[in-house]
Amino acid sequence: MEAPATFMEQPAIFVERTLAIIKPDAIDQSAAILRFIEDHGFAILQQRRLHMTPEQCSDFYAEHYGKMFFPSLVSFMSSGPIIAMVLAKENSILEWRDLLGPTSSHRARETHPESLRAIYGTDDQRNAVHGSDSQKGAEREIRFFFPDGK
Ligand SMILES: Nc1ncnc2c1ncn2[C@@H]1O[C@H](COP(=O)(O)OP(=O)(O)OP(=O)(O)O)[C@@H](O)[C@H]1O
Repeated sequence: MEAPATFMEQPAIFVERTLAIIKPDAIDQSAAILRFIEDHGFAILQQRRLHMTPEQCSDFYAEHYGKMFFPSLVSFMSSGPIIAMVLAKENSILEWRDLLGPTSSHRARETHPESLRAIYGTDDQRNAVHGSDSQKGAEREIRFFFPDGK
């Protein structure tokens, strides 16, 4: 008879945090998006509704500074309230990015019709939702919106 698995042989489960945003174009759909998040097994650890200034949007999207779409991205993201959330789940960064779909909402409707951007997005920019793209990015973005851990 095989010896029972020891603690060391159990697969490790790492609950990972990611930063999600419901963008201004989808704020009226936030109840449905929050339900979608919970239905997919994410815990919402922190949540904040805010209206970002253009300066805050420029900081948040600093990596895109200089790109053609940067001014209109800043203007869009500061055009109305957003909801920023810290989500937690095993493998949450990749899984949440998967549920968002491709950046372009048009492309999302072609290739990932069940994704959030396919359902709630409009075009290449007004794409309803955001998700961190790496662990480092998630740490930075969580600190950006929840500097005191609150
Ligand atoms: N070609 C484009 N034209 C207009 N807006 C764009 C374009 N590419 C990206 N954007 C806008 O800039 C945001 C950031 O772009 P990025 O390339 O980081 O895409 P993403 O990682 O899919 O999106 P996000 O960072 O918002 O989760 C996009 O979500 C979109 O709102």
